[in-house]
Amino acid sequence: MTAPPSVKSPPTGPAVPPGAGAPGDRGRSWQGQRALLGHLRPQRRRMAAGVLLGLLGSVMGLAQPLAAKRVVDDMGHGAPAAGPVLLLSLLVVAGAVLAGLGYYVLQHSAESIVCTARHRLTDRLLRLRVPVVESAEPGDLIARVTSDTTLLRQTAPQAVSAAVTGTLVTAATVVMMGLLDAVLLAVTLAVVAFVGVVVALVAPRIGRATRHTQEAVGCIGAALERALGAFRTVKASGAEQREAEALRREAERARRTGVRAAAWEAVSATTSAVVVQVCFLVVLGVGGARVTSGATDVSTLVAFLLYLFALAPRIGQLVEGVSQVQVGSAAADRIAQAEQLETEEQEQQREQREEREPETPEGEGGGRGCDAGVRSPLSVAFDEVIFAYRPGLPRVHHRVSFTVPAGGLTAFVGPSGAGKTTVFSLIERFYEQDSGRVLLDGQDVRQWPLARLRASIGYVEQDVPVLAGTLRDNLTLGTPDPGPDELARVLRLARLDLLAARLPDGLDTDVGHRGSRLSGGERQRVAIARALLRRPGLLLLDEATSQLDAANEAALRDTITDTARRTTVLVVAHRLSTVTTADRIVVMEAGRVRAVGTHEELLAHDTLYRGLASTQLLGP
Ligand SMILES: Nc1ncnc2c1ncn2[C@@H]1O[C@H](COP(=O)(O)OP(=O)(O)OP(=O)(O)O)[C@@H](O)[C@H]1O
Repeated sequence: MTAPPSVKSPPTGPAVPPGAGAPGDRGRSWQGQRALLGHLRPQRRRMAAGVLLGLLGSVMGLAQPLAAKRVVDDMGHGAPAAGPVLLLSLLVVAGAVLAGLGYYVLQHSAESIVCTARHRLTDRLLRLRVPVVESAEPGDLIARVTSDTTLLRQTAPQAVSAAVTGTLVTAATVVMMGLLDAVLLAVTLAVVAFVGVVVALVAPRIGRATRHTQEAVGCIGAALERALGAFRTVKASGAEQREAEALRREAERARRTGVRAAAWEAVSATTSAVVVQVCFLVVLGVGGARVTSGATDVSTLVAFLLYLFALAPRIGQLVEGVSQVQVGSAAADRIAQAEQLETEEQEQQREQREEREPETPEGEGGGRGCDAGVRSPLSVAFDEVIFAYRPGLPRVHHRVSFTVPAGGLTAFVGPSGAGKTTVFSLIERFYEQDSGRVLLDGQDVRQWPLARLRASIGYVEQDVPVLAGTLRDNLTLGTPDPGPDELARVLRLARLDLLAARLPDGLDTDVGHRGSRLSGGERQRVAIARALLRRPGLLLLDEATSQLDAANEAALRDTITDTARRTTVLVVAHRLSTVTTADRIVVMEAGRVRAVGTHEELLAHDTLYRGLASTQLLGP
C-alpha cells in the first residue's frame, strides 16, 4: 500500500468545501438560519415553556412600575402604602423566581439541542465514504462536532428567548408607555428607530466574522491533527517549531476574525446603550416641559421613565439576540455542510436509483447493524477493472483481470505503486471502479449489501491500525461479544496467547495511543486476530513492509498458512516466506496483471518476478 504522506501540506482553508456552486455569504446566512431552526424544532415545547416562564417573570417586572406609581400616589395623598409596598415586593420575588426557572428550562433544552446535533453528526461522520473523508481534514470535522455544536448551545435558546421575550415585552412596554403619554412615546420611538437601522447593517457582518472564526478554529483542529497524527515523525524531523508556527498562524487567524466579530457586536451593543441614554435624556427634557405646562403629571412621568428603564435592557436583549442568531446560524451552517457529505448508504441508494434496481431489503443485511457475514471461503475475481482514485488523476488499474478460487493463499507481488493495495480497496468497496466488475463469490460487489460484504471480509491494513484502549477492545472491535473459547482460539491462531499471558493485566492491558506500547509485529498480529474473530470468508492481509524479527516472522507465516486452510486469504506480500507458501502468486506491474503462477513457475518464466524475489522481497 502506498500510505498517504505522514506529513501533509499545511491546511490553508475550510476543510469541508461548501461545494460547487455554493451560495455566497448572504445565501449561507439564510441557509444557516434555516439549519438553526432545524436544530431548535425538536425542543420547541420545552423552549416554549422556558420562554413562557421568562415572559411571566417579565410580566411581573412590567407590573412593577404601576405598583411603584401606586406607592407614589398613595404617599402623595397621605394614604397608607403598606399594601402597595407588599404587592411590589411580591412582584419582585415572583418575577425573579420565574425568570430563574425559565433560564434553567432553556439551558436544559440547549443541552439537548447540542447532544442531538453531536449525536447526529458523529453518527454520520463514521458512515461517510472513504474518498469523502480523505478529501476533508479530520481536525476540521472534529471542530465541527466539538466547537460549532458548543456555539449552538451558547446561542440557540438564548437567541430564541431574547427574540420572543424581547419582542413581546418591548411591544407590551410600548403599549403601556403609549397609554401613559403618546407624545413621549413618539419621542422614544423616533430615537430607538436609529438602533434598528444600526443593527440591520451590523448583524450580517457579525455572522460573516463568526463563520470565518469557526473556519479558522477548524483549521487549528486540522493542523493539530496533522502534527499529533505524525508525532514521532514531527519530532524525529525536528519540525516542532515549524508545526507550532503553522498552528500559531491559524490561532492568529481565529483571533483576528474573533476580534472582528467582537468589534461589530460592540458597535451594536454600544449603539443601543448610547441611544437608550440619549432617549432617557430627551424624554426627561420633553417630559419635564410637559409637566411644567400641565400637559402631564409627575407620577405619569415617573412611571414613563420607569418603563423606559425597563425597556432599555429589552432593547439590549433584542440587539444581542440578533447577534446570537448570526453566531448560531454560522455554526449551524458549518454543521449542515458536514451533514451533507455523502455516506456509503446514500451512495448505494443513489446508485440503485440510477440503475433502477430494487433497494436491498433490510432483512438481507442492508441494515446498518447487520454483521452476519459469510463463513465459508469465498472466491474473488476481477474482470477488466479500470480505476482512477479521482477524476483527473492517472488510472491506477488498467483492465485488471484475475480469478482466485475459494480457499487457499494467494499472494500479490509487484513494484511499489503497482496497484496491489487498490485491489483490496475495491473488494472492500472503499472506492468504486470506473468500469469492469469485481466479483465476490461470483456476485458483483455492488450487488452485495454493504454491511454483509464487509462482515464477510477480514481486512488487515498495511500500517496496522491499533486503536487506543485495551487489547480486548482492539480484538473485539468488529465482534463485540466473542465467547472465551473463540477468543482463546483466535489468540492461539495469531500467536498472541503468550503475549496476553505476559502482559500485566492480560487482555485488559492498555495498548496506548495507536498501540504504541506494542511492537510492530504484535500490532500486526492483533489486527489479524481482530479480523479472524469475525470468521471471515475472505481475509485481505496487506503485509507490513517493515522487517520483523525471526520469531515474529515465523509466527506470522504460521498464522497465515493456518488461516488459509479455513478461508480464502489474499496477501499483498512483502516477504519471501509468504510467497513461497502461497498457492498462487499474482504479479502486478503498473496497474496491470503481468503473470499468475506458483513461486517455481514464476521463477522459471517471469523476469520481473525473478528480480523481485531476489531483491525486493524481504528475506529469508
Ligand atoms: N487514496 C489515494 N488517493 C489517490 N491516489 C492513491 C491513493 N492511494 C494510492 N494511490 C495511488 O495509486 C497507486 C497505486 O497504489 P497502491 O497503494 O495500490 O500500490 P501498491 O502496489 O500497493 O504499492 P506498495 O507496494 O508501495 O504498497 C499509487 O500510484 C498511489 O500513489
